[in-house]
Amino acid sequence: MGLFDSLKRGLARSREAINEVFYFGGDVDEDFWEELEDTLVMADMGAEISMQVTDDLRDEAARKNLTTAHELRRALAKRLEEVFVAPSSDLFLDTPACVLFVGINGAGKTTTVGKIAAAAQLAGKHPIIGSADTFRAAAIEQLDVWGNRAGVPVVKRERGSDPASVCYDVLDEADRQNKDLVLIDTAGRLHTSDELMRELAKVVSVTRKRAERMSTGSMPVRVILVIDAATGQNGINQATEFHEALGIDGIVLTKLDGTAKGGIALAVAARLGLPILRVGIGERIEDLQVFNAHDFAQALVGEE
Ligand SMILES: Nc1nc2c(ncn2[C@@H]2O[C@H](COP(=O)(O)OP(=O)(O)OP(=O)(O)O)[C@@H](O)[C@H]2O)c(=O)[nH]1
Repeated sequence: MGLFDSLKRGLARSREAINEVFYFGGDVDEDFWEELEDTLVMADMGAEISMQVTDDLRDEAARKNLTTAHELRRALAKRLEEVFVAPSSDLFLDTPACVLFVGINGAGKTTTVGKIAAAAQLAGKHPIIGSADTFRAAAIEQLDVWGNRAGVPVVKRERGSDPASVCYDVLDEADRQNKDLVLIDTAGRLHTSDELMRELAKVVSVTRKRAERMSTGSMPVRVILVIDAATGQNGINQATEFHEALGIDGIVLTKLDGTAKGGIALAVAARLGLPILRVGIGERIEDLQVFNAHDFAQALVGEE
């Protein structure tokens, strides 16, 4: 199944709700605009962006005399597409790079690291994985299995080790083995836990210091936030707190194949101006796709 079909399946619930708004008879009246705004809120876009998009569309409809469902639907898809920020480059292929994956428990970090390592290997990069989730033994095992399968080395320490030292070690190893893409899994933590967020800030800063002095020169470090699309509006709080504590470079949105309404992608992009780099559409190693704002907006708004 291609990305567009997967997205369409994942976003079916929100699309059906949006579709209903467009089955209006007669004129585009006040009820139509109210219903549209409510439906966008229900799709997890949040009040702010839902209101802004509805107002903009309303202005555009008046200006350009858009009256049919077809015209309005097209304008809505275009407006939603505009909410997304394009990344300056593909942060997982623009090497050399060291990428740290952060997020709350169970968001899909370990799975995403495995998927990205496999894809990078196939794309001719030279990835290496650092398992700095020293809290969860299953995460270390899972990365080992996926690393083995993809032929990507995994640097790990026993459960309970200092995560910052694993980051240091994986960069040493990357230096020795001439690896150009260092992918680091970190332990899940709640954005509301000050102590765990401080620990993560230390992990990031140790990584940055070591990455500055690779034998081939300085290696850029990027911090990627992994968000479960089903977290709904809480995803905005997560993204805001992680961004403030660490400075996030981009988002991976997982589990878009599940029961997610999808609007959280727009809400986070609009609030923080961060690019969405990949979407997770399943549990298998190949179930990760490059995010495409146009396809996403089309899949959300649907066809007639
Ligand atoms: N359906 C679906 N499941 C996913 C996706 N990504 C991850 N998962 C599943 O989500 C669960 C949690 O994923 P992990 O990768 O272990 O999450 P984590 O963020 O590393 O978890 P912690 O280390 O506890 O913080 C696993 O059962 C994954 O298979 C996705 O895109 N779609």
